[in-house]
Amino acid sequence: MDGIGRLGHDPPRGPSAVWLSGQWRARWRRRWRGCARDCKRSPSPEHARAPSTPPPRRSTARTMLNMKLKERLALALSAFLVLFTLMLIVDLQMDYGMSGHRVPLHGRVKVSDDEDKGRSAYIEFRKRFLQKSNGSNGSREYEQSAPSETSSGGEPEPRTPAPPSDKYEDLEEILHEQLQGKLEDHQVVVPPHRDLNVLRPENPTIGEMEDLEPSINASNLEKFQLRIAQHELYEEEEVLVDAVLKDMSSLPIIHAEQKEGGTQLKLIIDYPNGIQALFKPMRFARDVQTLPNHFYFSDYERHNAEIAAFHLDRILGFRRAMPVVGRVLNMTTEIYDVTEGDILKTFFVSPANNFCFHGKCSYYCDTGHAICGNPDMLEGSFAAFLPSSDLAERKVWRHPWRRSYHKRRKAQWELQSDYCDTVRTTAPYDSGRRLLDLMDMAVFDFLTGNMDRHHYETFKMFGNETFTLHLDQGRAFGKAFHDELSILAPLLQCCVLRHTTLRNLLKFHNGIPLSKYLRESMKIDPVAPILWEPHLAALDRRIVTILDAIRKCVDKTNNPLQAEVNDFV
Ligand SMILES: Nc1ncnc2c1ncn2[C@@H]1O[C@H](COP(=O)(O)OP(=O)(O)OP(=O)(O)O)[C@@H](O)[C@H]1O
Ligand SMILES: [Mn+2]
Repeated sequence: MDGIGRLGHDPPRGPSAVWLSGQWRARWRRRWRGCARDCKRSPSPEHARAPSTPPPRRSTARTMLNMKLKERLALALSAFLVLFTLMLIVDLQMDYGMSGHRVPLHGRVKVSDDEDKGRSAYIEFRKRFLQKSNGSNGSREYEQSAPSETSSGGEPEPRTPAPPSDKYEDLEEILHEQLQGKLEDHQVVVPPHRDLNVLRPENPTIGEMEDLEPSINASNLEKFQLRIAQHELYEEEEVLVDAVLKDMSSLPIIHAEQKEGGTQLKLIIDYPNGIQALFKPMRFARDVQTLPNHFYFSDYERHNAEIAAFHLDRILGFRRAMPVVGRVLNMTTEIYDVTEGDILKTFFVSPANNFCFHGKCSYYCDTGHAICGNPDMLEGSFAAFLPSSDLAERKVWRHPWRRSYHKRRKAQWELQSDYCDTVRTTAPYDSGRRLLDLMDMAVFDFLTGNMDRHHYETFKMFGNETFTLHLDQGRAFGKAFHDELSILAPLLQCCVLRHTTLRNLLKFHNGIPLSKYLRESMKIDPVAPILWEPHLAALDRRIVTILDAIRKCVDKTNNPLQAEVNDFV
C-alpha cells in the first residue's frame, strides 16, 4: 500500500548531516588537509623532532590549532542550533497537518487552503454529534473499556438488544412521504426515483457486455463472474452465491501461490476447473482485538472480518462484496505440497511443534510474525476471485476521504469542514450514483470499524455509473468497544444518504436487530461462529449513531440558523 511507504519520513538525525554538508564540508576538508600537513605531527613526542626545529614555528602551529578548535566548536554549535530549529518547525507542521502535501483527489480536485486551516472538521463533528446530543438514544462516540485485550473466559452469550426507545419516527416519516411522491428534493435523503441504483435504466452484465455465455462445463464462479452487472455483483436471490461458497470450502486445492502486492500475506488458491480464491490466513482467536497502540495501518488483517463483512454487505442490500467463506486447511497437503518457489523456504516447525510459514510481504512476513497451524491445520478466509483483467478490467480510485497513513499527518478532510463541497463538485462525485456509493461505504465501514479504506475499485466497462466494489475488509472488526466516528466523516460532512440505505437501517433498528440477522447468516459458514459477540452487539449500537447523524443533518437543513447556533455553543 503506497501510503505506508511514506511512514518514517523523519528529519535527518544529528548535526553531522549539516556539519559535513556542502561548502562546510569542503572548507573542513581544506582546513583538515592544511592542518594535517602542519599540525598532525605536532602531538609527536618532542624528542622525535629534529633538534633544529625552530620554537616559533611550534607556537604558531599551536595557536592555529587552538583557533581551529574554537572555530570548529562555534560552527558545530551554530549548525546544531539551525538544525534544531528546523526540526522543531517540521515537527510542528506535521502535528498540524501543514506539511504542504495535500491529498490529491485523482489529481483533479482543487482543495483551497482557506481560513479553515488548523481547525479540525473532525473535532467539529465530534462536538456536534457527541456533546450536543440530548436525544433519548444519545448519539455518542461509544467507548466502553474492554474487559481485556481478549475475552476473559468463554464465549459471551448472544444478546438481543432491548426494544429501541427512540424509533426515529421523524426519519420514518420522510421515507413514508417520499414513497408517496413527496419530498422529492429532500437535501439529505435521496428518494428512490432519483437514485440510479434503484432506477437502473440499464443494468447489463459482464457476459452481455462481452457477448459471452458460460460454456456447458463452466464452473459456478465463471457463471457468477459473467452475471456481475453494472449496478451490483449479484442479484438478491442469486443461487450462485451459495454454490460458489460451497465450491471454495469443499473442492480440492490443486495449487497455492503468494499474491504479489498488498501489505500482508495472501495466497491465490487454485481449484479444478479454473476456480480461484484469495486466501487470508487466521492469525488470532476471534476475541483478540486491535492492539491499543496500533494505528489502523499497522493493524493485522483478520480473516474472519472478510467473512463477516461479506455477509453484512449482503444483508444491508449492497451486494458489492465478493462471496467469502471460511475453511480449515491442511498446511502440508494443501499449501506446502502444492506450491513452489521462494515461499517454500519460509516454512518451518516452531518450538511448539507447529508447522508455520511467513511468506514474503512488506508487513508481518518474518519469523516473529509467522502463520502457524495446529499442528498443521490452518483456518482462513477464501474470497471468490474477481474476473480476470482480460475479462473485466478494474479502475482503482483514490478514496477522497482516505486517511493520511502517517502517524502525525492529517488528511485534508480532517482540516477542512467544507471538504464535501469540494468533492461533490468534482467528477465523478458531481452526478450519478458515485457520491451516494461513498456514503454507503462510510455506513458499511463505520458498522464494521474499518478505517483502512484508502482506495476503491470499479469495473471499467461500466463507466462511472456503476457500483463501487467493497474490497478488502481485512482490518474491520478490530475494536468491539470503540465506535470510530471519523469513519462516518463522508456522511457527516456531506449530509446525504440513499433512501434505501436509510430504510434498511431503520428496519434493523425498529425490527429484528442487525446483529441477529448477521449471526443467523454466518451460521452456515464452516468455521462458524465467525464473530465475537461484542462485535455483533456493536452493530446495533452503531446503527443508532448513524441514525442520529442523519437526524442532525435533517434538522440542520430544516433550520440551518438554529442548528448552527446549537452546534457551536
Ligand atoms: N476477491 C478478489 N479477487 C481478485 N483480486 C482481489 C480480490 N480481492 C482483492 N483483490 C485484489 O488484491 C488486492 C489486494 O487485496 P487486499 O486489498 O485484500 O489485500 P491487502 O494486503 O489488504 O492490501 P492492502 O495492503 O493494499 O490493503 C486488491 O487491491 C485487489 O485489487
Ligand atoms: Mn488491506
